[in-house]
Amino acid sequence: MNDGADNSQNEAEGGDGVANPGHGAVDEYRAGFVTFVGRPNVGKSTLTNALVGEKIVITSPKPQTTRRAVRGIVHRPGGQLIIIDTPGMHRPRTLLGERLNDIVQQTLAEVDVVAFCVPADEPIGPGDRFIAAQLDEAPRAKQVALVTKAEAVPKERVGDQLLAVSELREWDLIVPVSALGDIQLDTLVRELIALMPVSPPLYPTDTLTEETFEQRAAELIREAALRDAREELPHSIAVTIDEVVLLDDGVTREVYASIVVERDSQKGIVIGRAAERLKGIRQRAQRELTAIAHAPVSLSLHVKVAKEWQRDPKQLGRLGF
Ligand SMILES: Nc1nc2c(ncn2[C@@H]2O[C@H](COP(=O)(O)OP(=O)(O)OP(=O)(O)O)[C@@H](O)[C@H]2O)c(=O)[nH]1
Repeated sequence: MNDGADNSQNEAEGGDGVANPGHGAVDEYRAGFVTFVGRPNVGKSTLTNALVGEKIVITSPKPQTTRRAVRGIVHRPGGQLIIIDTPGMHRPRTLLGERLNDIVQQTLAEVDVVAFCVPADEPIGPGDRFIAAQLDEAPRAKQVALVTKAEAVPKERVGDQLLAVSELREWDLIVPVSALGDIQLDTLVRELIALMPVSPPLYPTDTLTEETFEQRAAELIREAALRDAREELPHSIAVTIDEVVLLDDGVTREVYASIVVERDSQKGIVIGRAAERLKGIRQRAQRELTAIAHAPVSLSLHVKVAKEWQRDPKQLGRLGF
């Protein structure tokens, strides 16, 4: 990947003489912003990670996992894609829900391409139509439709879904993809870059994300805590990183973090009998943190209650929303 990225830098810096005979040549360096929108759970975060090639965004089978607009960066010799991962769009029920929808609206106004995702394995419903209609809020952006999870159904069903999507509105491009089945991912990157404006690279070619270690760590801990969370608990979990200490060896980090829930009863659930549950969360998260730090990490976890934080503006602010 690095080789390709370095070439891209050179090619971009090579300027007119290298790539552009002067009439919109296809090999001009292009760079810009794309966002994946769609109902919760359609595979937006998984696709982001697959395209970037590293775990940038946490994923989970529970809807509404994504809460932040995260940038993952994909580098190719001919260009750069900056992916803004948005929370799933839905009708807001809490203040958190409203803030999440605000992030989506703001993102739509700023990107070059909006990629609307529908899964191949579920019929298009009112939720999808609601979101497709919202794309009018992004008049500047090119509009692309992706049929995700294409490996999960027979080819004919993918074809039917492509047809159904094409009837929703005008698209600049429609592509079936599968993040887990590695279907058409390279094609998608190529096509998306082709839709971007001609531009020099917007990020250094060795950068995969703008997120800090602390931000990624908090998300990975939340992912670990979500794994066996049931019922209403997933929405009630937030994570704060309280302190990161770099030890004298210059590489090992001690991370002190809190899992925040809304009620005392939830605290008990997260900790589990004889603290077994919390121990499992800590071990899983510590493995993930070690992977992104490329160095040893020792994680300490605390569970705290912040009463009804999803509805309390002050608490939301404190938790970074
Ligand atoms: N079969 C199949 N499942 C997938 C694919 N991509 C994602 N999934 C699964 O779909 C579920 C949701 O994936 P996410 O990537 O978290 O979905 P999302 O759209 O980002 O969800 P929110 O964060 O809730 O908006 C997870 O269980 C994934 O493993 C795919 O290509 N094929």
